[in-house]
Amino acid sequence: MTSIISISNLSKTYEGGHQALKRVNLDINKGEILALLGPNGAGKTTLISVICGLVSPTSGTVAVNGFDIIENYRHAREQIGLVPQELTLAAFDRVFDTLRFSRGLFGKKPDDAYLEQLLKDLSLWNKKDSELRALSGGMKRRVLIAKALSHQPNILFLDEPTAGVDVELRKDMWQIVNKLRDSGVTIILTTHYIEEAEQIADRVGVINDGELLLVDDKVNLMQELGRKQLIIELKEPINKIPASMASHALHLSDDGHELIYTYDTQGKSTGITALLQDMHNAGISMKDLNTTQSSLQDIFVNLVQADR
Ligand SMILES: Nc1ncnc2c1ncn2[C@@H]1O[C@H](COP(=O)(O)OP(=O)(O)OP(=O)(O)O)[C@@H](O)[C@H]1O
Repeated sequence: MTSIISISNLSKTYEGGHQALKRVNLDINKGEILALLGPNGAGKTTLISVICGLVSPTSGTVAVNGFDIIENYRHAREQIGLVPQELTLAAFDRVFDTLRFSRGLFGKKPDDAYLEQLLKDLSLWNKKDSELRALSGGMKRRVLIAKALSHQPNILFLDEPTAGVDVELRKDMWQIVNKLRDSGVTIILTTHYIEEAEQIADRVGVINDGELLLVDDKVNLMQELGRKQLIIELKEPINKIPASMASHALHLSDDGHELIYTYDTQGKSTGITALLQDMHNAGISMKDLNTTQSSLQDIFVNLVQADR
């Protein structure tokens, strides 16, 4: 894997003393979709802002495609497109002009054909002459994406792209992201919608209180940290788990109808055979069996809670 962004020992303490990033080390791979997950105030926007040169780091280094973000700011920055969290657009500007202007800011030659295709891909072509104030929130968000891509960057940051966006637009957004990835763009997004990280990301990084707790392949993460549950539906409800079954990691549902057994997917043996045998010996009969795999949501909550 070739890394396109290298972050080492990055720390940021804001004026006033709040430490928003604590020695973050991270290599972002070329062409991947990386989702950064973390609760409010975890430091996600700060991390993105430092990489994009909007916030200066207190210590540590970041290189973008080999260019140091401070010593080689201009080269580093031109690799990057940033879609900010807030809808920041000038009300009276028109869509196409906004893109031309943005492209020009990066010193790129005019290329109306590219911008036309971009607007078509984002279903905005019929709005090219509209004033930005006349667009819906969802359209404005698309314009922000178009603006971020106007100078043909290799890397796209999306800071909570789907916050407050309806289901349809969210689907479109992920389609756009996938298409961009297919064209070779590296994508880093922050999201509170864990199920989306689960669907779209190749790797997931978890940030909490300024620390990058882990970053891993989504599939690995779910396998290694994921737990499975076996839900045993009982023929007859029971009041409590018999003492002879106390050694199993069991939980009895409130209504006494279900025994829930949690086991590690990576363990040598699941312990299910022994459990079923002990159940049989205790005279408990089952009606049905179901398994559930923990979601990224459960993994995330466990990680963040363990860090507190
Ligand atoms: N300009 C600033 N001055 C002082 N403190 C700041 C500043 N910007 C952010 N912070 C603080 O740094 C911490 C991290 O904020 P940041 O915006 O990076 O979090 P986040 O993970 O993006 O959160 P959210 O999910 O709510 O957007 C927070 O405690 C925030 O209050």
